[in-house]
Parts: sequence; C-alpha cells; structure tokens
Amino acid sequence: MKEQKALQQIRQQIDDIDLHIQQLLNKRTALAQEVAKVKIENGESTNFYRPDREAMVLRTLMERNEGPLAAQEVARLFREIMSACLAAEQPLQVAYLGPEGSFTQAAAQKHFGGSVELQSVSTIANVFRAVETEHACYGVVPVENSSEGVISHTLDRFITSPLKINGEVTLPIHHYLLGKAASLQDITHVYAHPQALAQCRQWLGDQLPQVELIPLDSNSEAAKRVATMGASAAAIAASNAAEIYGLQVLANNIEDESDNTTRFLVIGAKDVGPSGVDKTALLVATKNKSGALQNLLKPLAESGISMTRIESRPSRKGIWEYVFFIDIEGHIDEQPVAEALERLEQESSMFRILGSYPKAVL
Ligand SMILES: O=C(O)C(=O)C[C@]1(C(=O)O)C=C[C@@H](O)C=C1
Repeated sequence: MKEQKALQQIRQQIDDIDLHIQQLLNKRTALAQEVAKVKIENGESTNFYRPDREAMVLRTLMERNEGPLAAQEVARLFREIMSACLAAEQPLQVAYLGPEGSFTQAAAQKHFGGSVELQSVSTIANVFRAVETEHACYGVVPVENSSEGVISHTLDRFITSPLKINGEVTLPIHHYLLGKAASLQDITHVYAHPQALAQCRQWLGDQLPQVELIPLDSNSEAAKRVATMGASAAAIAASNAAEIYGLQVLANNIEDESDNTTRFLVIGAKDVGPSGVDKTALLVATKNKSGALQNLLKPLAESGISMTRIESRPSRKGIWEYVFFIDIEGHIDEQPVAEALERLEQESSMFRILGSYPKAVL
C-alpha cells in the first residue's frame, strides 16, 4: 500500500514533466516553422535541412550533458526531435542503397532520424542519379569498411558527378547468417554482397568450407532472394533483414573483425557551411612528373592541416592515369584551409572540392 503510494507520487511527477516536454516540443516545432518562413523569405525555400546547424546542436547537447542520461542517448533523442521539426518545416526525401533492411538504410536513419521519407534505390549509381535528377534531396552511400577498405563504386561516381559530400555516418557492422536450414550442414550456397563475403571469409572457411559463395548487389537483395529458395540457400545480412524477409537467424556476429565498421557518405546538391568540427574531401590529379604527389601534399603539411585519408583510383578519363581522393580536417571556409588548398590546386592537374561537411557526431 505504502509502496503503491510512493509509486503514484513519482508517476505524478513524471506525468507533469511529460506535459512540460510535450508543450516544449510543440513550441520548438513552431519555432522551426518560423525558421522555415525566414528561409523562404531569403529565397531558400527548396531545402530546409542544415547539417552544420544540426551537428552544432548535437555537439552542444553532448558537451553540457550531466546525466544520468548518457550523452549518446541525449543526442539520439534530439536527433529524432530535429528530424520531426524538419518534417514539420518540409518533409525530406532521402535515397539510400537498398533494398529495405540494408546497412545503408540503418545509416540513413541514424543520420537523418525517423521522420524523413526514405527511398530504397537498387545501386550506388542510382542513389547518385536520384539526387542529381532531384527525385531525392539527399542520398546515402557506403564509402569504406574498416576491414575491407574503400567501396570503389562510390569513389568512382564522384569523378563524374557534380554532387557534394554533405555528411558522414559511421555504423558498427554485424553480419548474420539467415536462412531456413535446420542445421548448417544443409547449406550449399551462401549469397551476399562481395564486401560481406570478404568480411566473413574466415568464419565461412571454418564453418561452411564446402559451400558456394555467390556475390550479389547487396546483402538485403541476398536475404530477399533466399526467402524464395529452399533450405540449402543462406544469406549474409543485417539482423533486421531476418524480420523483413521472414528468415531465421542461423548464426550471429559472423564477421571476422569484432570492431567491423562501415563509413557512409551523405550526398547532396549544395555546399554545407562550417560547423566548427569539419572535414573536407578533395579529388585531385597530379601533374605527370616525379615527386608530384609529394609536392601536392606539401602545402597541407606546411599549414599543419591533417590529412585523414588518401586513396588512389584510375582516372577513367584517359588524360590522367590516377586521381587521388584526399580527406583533410577543417572546412574550406576556414582561412588556413582555403590558403593551403589554393597552393595544392597550383600543384595539381585536376582539382575539385567534393565537399566540406561536419564530422560524424552520433
Ligand atoms: O535551424 C534551422 O535552420 C532549422 O531549420 C531548425 C532545425 C532544428 O530542429 O533545430 C531543423 C532542421 C535543420 O536541419 C536544422 C535545425
């Protein structure tokens, strides 16, 4: 009885707080709608999404957090609040590498929250196309995996696409073996994206040494296909694909590296302003002479700008043999970055800024 009363009193306080939170959320939404009106007055009516502002809001929340809610949890909740506020300004369409249940869908949800309209697209090239043709405002594509390296399809599309990098998302990747088999011995074929097959190479060699490995466009495509097949077929995919396609989890966390992580890029048609903690991606080709790459990178080193990644790819244009994808810290609007890049441009035979964008917060 006494316990019942104590519970009632605490729950009353929770009800009061919920009322306040609800009132404040509606006030916040109304303010976001006022922001939208100002953007329309300034002629920015086509797109209300501001990744720089969102990153600043989330970082501030995490820095000042005193608990008991974990900073990550606070950020996750406010991610959803901003997603809802943005939808109240104007719903946002985001294309992702599908089908439904893919890791890229999970990355898009992590980055944009649950209130955007997600469009599943069948290939990386089609994600770019959806944004280029304005069928979607933004796109999400995988770009590199911690154990398998770059996703060359994505990098290669930047060579010809005018789109900009507007953000990055990192996602821990856990692979599941999905199917209908009563035991692993019944499996003769395993379907998955080549990256997933490679990330589970050791496990597959140990547990299913005799099976045929069949590469497909995506893991969720593999799950979808296995759902129409007999018990001898299995797919490697994310756990949520089991639910979506009605498959059983035959084995979990089968990736060879336990800290397996994939990085995704958010692509869009516009540039993003500085958020205070940003990265800049460059596409550069060197002049065809010895020491050219060294000279190219000298301005960065001399300005103390840290280069976080360099990747070379065949240029596909015939004029240059190779192009380099370079990631540096900082935003192009910051003076030292702008100056260093001006010098770097002089050393290169081709130079493009693929985008300055906020470092992943969540
Ligand atoms: O500040 C803005 O520009 C807003 O539109 C508001 C808001 C928010 O909810 O805080 C919503 C969407 C934008 O992407 C950024 C922030």
